[in-house]
Parts: sequence; C-alpha cells; structure tokens
Amino acid sequence: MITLENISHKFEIGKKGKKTIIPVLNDVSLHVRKEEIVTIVGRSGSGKSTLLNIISGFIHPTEGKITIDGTDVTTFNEAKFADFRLEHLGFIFQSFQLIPSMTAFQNVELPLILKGVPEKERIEKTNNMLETVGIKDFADHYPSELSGGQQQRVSIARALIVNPPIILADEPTGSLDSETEEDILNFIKKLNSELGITFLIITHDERVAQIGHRTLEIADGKLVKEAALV
Ligand SMILES: Nc1ncnc2c1ncn2[C@@H]1O[C@H](COP(=O)(O)OP(=O)(O)OP(=O)(O)O)[C@@H](O)[C@H]1O
Repeated sequence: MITLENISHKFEIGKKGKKTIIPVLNDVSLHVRKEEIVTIVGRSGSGKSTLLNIISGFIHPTEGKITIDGTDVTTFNEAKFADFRLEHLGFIFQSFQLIPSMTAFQNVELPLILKGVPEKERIEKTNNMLETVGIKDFADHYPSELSGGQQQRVSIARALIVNPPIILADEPTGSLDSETEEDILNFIKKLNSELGITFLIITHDERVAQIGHRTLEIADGKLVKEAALV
C-alpha cells in the first residue's frame, strides 16, 4: 500500500552564505502491506514526522521514490497531491485538528463537501459514520463540548468518511488519558480487522507501538529495527 524506496531528506536552513544542511532521513526503504498496521517509533527529533510528511506529500524528499496504493506520487505537485490525498489517505493527529466553529457533524461532513458530494448523500453518509464511531448522540456538539476521546472519534470519522484505504496517524493518543487511549487503540484495531484499513502510526508510546503487526524504529535517519509484535 505504501512503498518508500531509498528516501533521503535534508533540510536547509539559514540564509545565503550561512546555510546549514540538516540531514534527517538517510536511504529509508519501507513497504507497508495492505491491511497491515505498521507503527514507527524513534526518539524526539529522529525524523518520524518528517517521514509522515513525506508520505503525505507535504514535504518533497531530497531523494527517493514513493508509491501509494499503486500510484507513483514522487513527482506530484501540490495540487495533484491534494486531490490524491482526498481519495487515498486519511489523517489522525494528536491534537485532533477539528474545526472549533463546526459541530461534530459538520467536521465529519467537510471532506464530502470538498469532494463535491451532493447534500442528501452527505447527510446520510455522515450520520452513518457518526454511528460507526459511536458518537451519533453528540452530532450537534462543538469540539469544546466533547471529551478528548470523543474528539478523537470525530477526527477518526472525518478521516474515514471518504473511505480511504490508508490512515496515517501522528501520536493518535498523545492527548488522551490511559483509559481513553486503550479505547481508541481498540477502535483502530477494529477498523483494521473489520474494514481492512491500513494504518501507519508514528508514536513515542510503547502501548501504541504494540498495536502494530510490525514496529519499525528510526534512529540517525535510518530504519534500524524491525520487530514483529504479534
Ligand atoms: N522545516 C524544518 N526545517 C529544518 N529542520 C527541520 C524542519 N523540520 C524538522 N526539522 C529537523 O529535522 C529533525 C527531525 O524532525 P522530526 O520532526 O521529523 O522528528 P520527530 O521524530 O517527529 O520528533 P518528535 O518526536 O519530537 O515529534 C529534527 O532535528 C528537526 O529539528
């Protein structure tokens, strides 16, 4: 589902004459199979977010090839990647990234509006999705009127609403207490086993890493370890 071949990335900071090159990823290759959960761990600053941003098309790597869901996206420009993301990738973030002025329903409906789905179909799909994630009763609540776990469920619903085959998650339980964390992790496992959604998750958290069929570690810009946990 996701194949990275020989990805390297260097950031360049500073002005002309005083440029500093920061090498972050060095010859990273990775293959995430269909219906797999892969977790990526690594110290702060090891390059996890950079890797996720490269797969998401927000950062163009200095070198290497990226194939997602059978499509070579390496040379996609911003607009092309934005369209591709809408069809193929869902995102879950630590901070939920919900729009505060929109209700749970409106947050989940938004990707369908961006895709141009007609209103009647949008309402039906959004209601079904709110039911799937167990927050139908909270459809009219604003994010500030929801618990952390409920907000993450809304954000998962928003990620799932366009049926992406792959979900990319950045510390999906980083803002949650341990009980709610367990609830969300079980929910991710269920989405994987029942709907066949592929997950790539980056995390510091051992409990999150444990839900991966495989866990990879990034250190010094390289993927250094691959451990099967289940
Ligand atoms: N836009 C940027 N410009 C310059 N350097 C950057 C940029 N983004 C990240 N870096 C550097 O790249 C390295 C990797 O950062 P990255 O955010 O990918 O790490 P991380 O493993 O996700 O860290 P954390 O777990 O703390 O979020 C760090 O040294 C960081 O300072």
